Amino acid sequence: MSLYHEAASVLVTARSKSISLKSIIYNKKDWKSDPKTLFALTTEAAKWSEVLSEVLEKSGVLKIERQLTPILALVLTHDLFLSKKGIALPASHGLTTSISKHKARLSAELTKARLRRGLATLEQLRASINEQASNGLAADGENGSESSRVRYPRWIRINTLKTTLEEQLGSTFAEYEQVPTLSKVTSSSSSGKRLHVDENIPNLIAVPASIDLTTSKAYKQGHLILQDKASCFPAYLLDAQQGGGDVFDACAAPGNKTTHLAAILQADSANTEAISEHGKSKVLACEKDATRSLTLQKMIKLAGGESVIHVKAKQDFMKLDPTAKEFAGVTALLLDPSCSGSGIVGRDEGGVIVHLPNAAAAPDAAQAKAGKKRKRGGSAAKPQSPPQALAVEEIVIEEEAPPTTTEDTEAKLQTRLANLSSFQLRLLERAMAFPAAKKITYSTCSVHPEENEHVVVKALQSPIATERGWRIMRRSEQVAGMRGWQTRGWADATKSAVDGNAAGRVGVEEVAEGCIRCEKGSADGTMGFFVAGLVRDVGEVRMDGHDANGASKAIHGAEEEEWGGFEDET
Ligand SMILES: C[S@@+](CC[C@H](N)C(=O)[O-])C[C@H]1O[C@@H](n2cnc3c(N)ncnc32)[C@H](O)[C@@H]1O
Repeated sequence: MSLYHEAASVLVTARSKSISLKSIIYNKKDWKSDPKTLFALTTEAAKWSEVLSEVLEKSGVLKIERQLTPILALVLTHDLFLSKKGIALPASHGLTTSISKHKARLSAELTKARLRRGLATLEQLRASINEQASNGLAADGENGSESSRVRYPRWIRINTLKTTLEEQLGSTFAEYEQVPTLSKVTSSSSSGKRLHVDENIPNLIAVPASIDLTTSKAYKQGHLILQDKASCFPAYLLDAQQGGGDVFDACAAPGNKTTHLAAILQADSANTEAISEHGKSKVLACEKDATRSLTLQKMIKLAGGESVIHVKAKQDFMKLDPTAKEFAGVTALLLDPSCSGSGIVGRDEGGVIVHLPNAAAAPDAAQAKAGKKRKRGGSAAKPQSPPQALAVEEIVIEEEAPPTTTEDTEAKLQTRLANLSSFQLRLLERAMAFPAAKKITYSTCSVHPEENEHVVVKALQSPIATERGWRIMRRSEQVAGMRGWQTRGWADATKSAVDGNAAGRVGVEEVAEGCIRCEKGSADGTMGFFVAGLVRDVGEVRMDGHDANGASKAIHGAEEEEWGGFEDET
């Protein structure tokens, strides 16, 4: 295997499993390439990946050289232009020629990419990229600064579908010192084997971020799930009870929250024999994207959730009819839709950010004419993320191309947020239409109020909410760990979203207090996150989809509200 194939495989792993380049390269002994060279190439290629993806897309080279994967093209283009010695293969080698024969075209695009950034020389571009890397994530995927290194632990949810906390404390973590506070984990030396059992979420522990558990037997057997603490909030807040009806996970892949829901239901079934009129509770997991549906199925299998979770693969939630008989027993929904991902730390698990060119992207001229928004890491890039990874974190919409002016940035962000929030609101309104539903959690890993408090307020003011009697789940009604969580929704953002005409129906204070936020970069050690619970008080639910109070208006099938979506959805 050549240096370039090995570099490509390292970057694929770093991208999909959130493991640092250092760990991937130095934990494996049988590389054909010199590990130092491999490390240098992957680190530099990751740093340059945003610019080089732009160059590759606009040049259209991937459309011509179909045998080249986006990631191979990335590392080869890196060396063609940015390594002193050029591509480290003979000039006649197939890989070399596949890129070098497009040198003129690629070089022109590299110049344009530099000029778009207002930089006069390649050296200035290099300096700017190095500066960006040192301000944020160090390019090797290790946290960039001492302050960020001490702040984020590695969160591990013990998968109680297969094991117990006690079992893991006595086996995988037998040599770990249990410490009473999170700060004792985050400030420990990188090799310190310490763990903290979380006080908010049951069966969640934190260990130092430098500890890589992906090679452990427990991880490989699906006993441990790498999941940020904040990402555990929705399933826990939903507080589904065994026998209390089915739970619907509307946007499920990769499945972290789905398996968490299943674990909660299974734990509850150990405490109660309750079976509802619809039988034993199950989790229905819906995912629109085909590749991500496969990831979901693999994750569920590895986590041991197959008997509790029924997957609706390649299924658009918006195309389901909530009044269908099969959903008559759905009493709770977890809605965690695609979002801007602005809360993702992207470095808390040691991973490196690697942008990938979209092989299907139109070359520059055609693209400018079409005026289409470019999407990084798009469909052509997806197969690069191996679906077998259990530790896949939420995959988020990646950044758009760096715009030329500040006003441009702001305008684009606002358009993107407006599109996202209208998509999120439609999904939430659809969730509220399930006839027997009594509880919904709505969550995003975004820090923007447009995707959070605004969506919740608009949903609460919608006709379906009024008709069905949906309201915010008050803080006092929440499970203990969430009630006790101090960081709540933003009151200003809640207030600004309230429509004057409907002001009486939405209590600003109550809604803001009911919403839960996690602040990225705080001592809580979580990513930026938002979750709110919506509830309604209903009596018995009849199988015809009407509740005993008569709340009724039929929800029309998919066609009525079918929506074409927009490119940015993950
Ligand atoms: C933020 S991710 C969900 C993460 C997941 N809840 C977890 O914790 O592992 C959003 C997912 O929703 C899927 N999605 C987006 N729109 C959808 C729709 N209309 N119907 C079903 N799934 C959708 C995306 O493909 C993506 O996999």
